[in-house]
Amino acid sequence: MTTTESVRKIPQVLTVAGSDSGAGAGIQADLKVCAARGVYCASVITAVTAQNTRGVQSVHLLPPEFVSEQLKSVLSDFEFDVVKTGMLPSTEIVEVLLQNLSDFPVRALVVDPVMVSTSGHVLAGSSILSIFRERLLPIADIITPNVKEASALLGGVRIETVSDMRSAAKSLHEMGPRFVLVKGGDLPDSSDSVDVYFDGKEFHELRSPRVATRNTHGTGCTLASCIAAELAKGSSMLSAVKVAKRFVDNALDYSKDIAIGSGMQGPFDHFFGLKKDPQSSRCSIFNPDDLFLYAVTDSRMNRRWNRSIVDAVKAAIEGGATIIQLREKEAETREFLEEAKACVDICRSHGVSLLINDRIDIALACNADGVHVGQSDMPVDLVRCLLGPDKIIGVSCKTPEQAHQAWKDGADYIGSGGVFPTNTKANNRTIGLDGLKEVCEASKLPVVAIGGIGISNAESVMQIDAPNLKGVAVVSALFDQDCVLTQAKKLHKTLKESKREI
Ligand SMILES: Cc1ncc(COP(=O)(O)OP(=O)(O)O)c(N)n1
Ligand SMILES: Cc1nc(C(=O)O)sc1CCOP(=O)(O)O
Ligand SMILES: [Mg+2]
Repeated sequence: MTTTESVRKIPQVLTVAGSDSGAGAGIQADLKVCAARGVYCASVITAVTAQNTRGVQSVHLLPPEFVSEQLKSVLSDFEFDVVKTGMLPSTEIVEVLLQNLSDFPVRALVVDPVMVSTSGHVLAGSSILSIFRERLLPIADIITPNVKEASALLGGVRIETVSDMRSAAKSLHEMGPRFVLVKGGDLPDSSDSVDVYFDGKEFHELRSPRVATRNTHGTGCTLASCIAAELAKGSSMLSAVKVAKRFVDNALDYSKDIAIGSGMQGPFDHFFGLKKDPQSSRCSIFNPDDLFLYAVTDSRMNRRWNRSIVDAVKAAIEGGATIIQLREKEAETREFLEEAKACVDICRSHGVSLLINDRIDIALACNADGVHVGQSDMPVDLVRCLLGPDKIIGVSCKTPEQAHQAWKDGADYIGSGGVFPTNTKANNRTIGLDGLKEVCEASKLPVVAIGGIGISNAESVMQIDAPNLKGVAVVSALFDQDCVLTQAKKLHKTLKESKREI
């Protein structure tokens, strides 16, 4: 390449794993996930398996010297942001991986300690446990065992409850990885799938409803590769894990009734986000439960209380806000952009999505997670074209007709209000709890209520009988207050209690 040529670097992942002839898991899944998430992925193959939707018929290990040749070839040429490991079937193969990683250091290492296939076939026996514990785990940035793998790594401890998963995550963390994600998909008797994330200090329980489907082959590889892809793009670990879990949930949901193969474990479609019909097949990375406590900023209020927008956002998140919208009606573009960039950093590090009110240009420029627009802002279908399928788009609706249109146009959620009178938005028509209910009933989309909501009336809002009402959006109840952190904590508690009563 000559020095005058312009270069565009794209995020790069290397997967070191086994080939799955059925292409639902292993190297094939890793390549598809990275492609779907906009990341280049190279592949070093450790073993070739003969497998299909019925199970694994045969496994052929590649000679360690040849695995090493492949590693040297790509590591000496590419600049990988992240290496992700899957099936590492022998101690010798782990040895050559460790040697190559020491010769060619990479920014991050994601270890999916694959041991047994979904169909029960042993892919890496107990002989690899000690090298995993002593040498691979200590250099991993994150490990993603399921409960069986976590148990094996911990010498056979019983893991039967979420509390056991927490203890396991803690013990695994003591072996050296920076972060641990114990996947609870195999736990019996739970309607939700719960994964436990531990960063050495705090635990996070990441929950999602189980999808009833036979097409679950490759979920572990997909999750770990998606984490690797998001890290390669610059996400914080928590944010990468949340996006990856959502990606798997959406792929399972989209593919729940596809028929590939005749066995019990079908693959799923990693490219659900690229399907042609935007209404029927768009599955964004958005989690509707994130609307639970929606904090909308206001710079006039922050000035009044003498705090920066960044400090206000941080306090709101620490108090329990589950999504943030920057609504800055007076800021100059340059100032707004700088603030937005700083808030994106804070939100990403906490795994919380950040949306921009009205300003599509600012959202694009700071790579926010999405936007919120109203009926007199840019139309949602056009916003979707500009932002693409992955970004979150919310739209304000006061009527059932507007709610119908929101879904047709490809919005992810509806903001509906003013539920009560408010001084924060001038000339805002109040629709009341009845108007809110009508909007909820008219739409398939999740709804967040807004307008005059605070600790004293949040319960009455959450108790309207509408399953798609996911939470409340507030401005003054958080930001026109002496202590944002305290108010956010109180409101979060009120919302949780009112949800329990429903
Ligand atoms: C969550 C949420 N819902 C509604 C609005 C109002 O948006 P809009 O009608 O465009 O009014 P402005 O906020 O732009 O004044 C919102 N911002 N957020
Ligand atoms: C920004 C906004 N949109 C509304 C709508 O009805 O669409 S009401 C509103 C202001 C909400 O502020 P507060 O929580 O301080 O009442
Ligand atoms: Mg607007």
